[in-house]
Amino acid sequence: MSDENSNNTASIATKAAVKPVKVAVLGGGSFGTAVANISAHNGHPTYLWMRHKDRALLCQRDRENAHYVPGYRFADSLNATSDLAEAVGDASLVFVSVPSSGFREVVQKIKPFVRSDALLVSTTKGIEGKGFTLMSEILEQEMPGHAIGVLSGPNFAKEIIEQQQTGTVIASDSGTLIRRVQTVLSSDTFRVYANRDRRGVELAGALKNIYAIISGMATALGAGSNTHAMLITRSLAEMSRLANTLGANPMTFLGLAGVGDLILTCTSDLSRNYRVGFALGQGRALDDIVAELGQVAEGVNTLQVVAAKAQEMDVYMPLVKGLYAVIFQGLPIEEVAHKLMVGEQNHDVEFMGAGDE
Ligand SMILES: NC(=O)c1ccc[n+]([C@@H]2O[C@H](COP(=O)([O-])OP(=O)(O)OC[C@H]3O[C@@H](n4cnc5c(N)ncnc54)[C@H](O)[C@@H]3O)[C@@H](O)[C@H]2O)c1
Ligand SMILES: O=P(O)(O)OC[C@H](O)CO
Repeated sequence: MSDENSNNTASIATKAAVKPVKVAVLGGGSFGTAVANISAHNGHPTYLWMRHKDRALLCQRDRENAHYVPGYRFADSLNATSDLAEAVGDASLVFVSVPSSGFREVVQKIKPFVRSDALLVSTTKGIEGKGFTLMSEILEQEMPGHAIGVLSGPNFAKEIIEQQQTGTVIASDSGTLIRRVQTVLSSDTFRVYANRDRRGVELAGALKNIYAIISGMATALGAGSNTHAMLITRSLAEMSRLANTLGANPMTFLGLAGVGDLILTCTSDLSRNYRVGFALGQGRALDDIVAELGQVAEGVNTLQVVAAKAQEMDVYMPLVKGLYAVIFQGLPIEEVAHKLMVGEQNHDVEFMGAGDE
């Protein structure tokens, strides 16, 4: 629940018993600011790196990120900077929170400054098209030898900053990284659950954006509750089918990073991907919608990357195929929706087997 006075940051528990560690967060957008603010509230000296010097100076002076999350005061331990060396030098934990389009470029830039034992965490929910590369794989490729993790879950930046009670998932092979992230980020309004299936958690966060677009579109077209429930459930089936083919554990999709984030983004117009879908459903042009949004909606790029992968690997993804046909091949939404309804009737829960064969 939100604090009565959303500017009052005092209610987040300060972890007096925990030794402060230097934390860097790269990306001064909505989510980077939210993550950095939690860490700083918990008493960790936290450096929020943003690429534009003038904006970093303004944020540092005004103690808020007025462009992305106006009205919320920075915790005392939060420093905004455009100096990469200042941000990541000596940091023992580094979060990368830039959109997937700039992820590799930013990681390449920090290489000379990062401590050899720094723990690296991606919070980005996208996929690099070339080679179908996940953000954690970019970290592995560019910075071999570091422990790597993925933070993902039903987490609107705005609600985190408002101190709405929130749960997230940290996924990694490294128990040290998991414990460090739990220590640095957990508070009485932010719970951090552990998962060892990094690939599943990361794929869940990226894939759900596609289905949020579909859900927004369905809302604009007047879909009822039955339709929404079917869409969300079949989206879960489709995303876990692809992820399972790619080596993830389908059980991960029953957790916060899977069904949790899918429900969140498919049912709320706080989701930018949902809003893109809604506007498409109203008949507006994609370029205009994206330009007006002014923030990243990863689902549009992820749709193209996933549609190509599904075709290459022959994975049955009718919703992805249908949305791709609407957005990139100009097919009328009604025609695609009709085809989906009269198409092959698949198993309800396919990991159980059909049970009738
Ligand atoms: N906003 C949320 O609620 C939320 C929650 C969880 C995860 N995410 C994910 O976090 C990532 C970032 O999202 P956001 O909401 O913070 O985006 P945003 O649009 O609010 O901000 C993006 C920030 O990244 C910066 N940026 C973009 N390209 C860059 C580059 N090449 N180099 C350096 N900086 C660059 C922009 O200047 C901006 O400060 C996305 O993958 C998103 O899916 C967002
Ligand atoms: O606004 P969206 O659609 O990018 O969603 C933000 C987060 O991923 C929600 O968990």
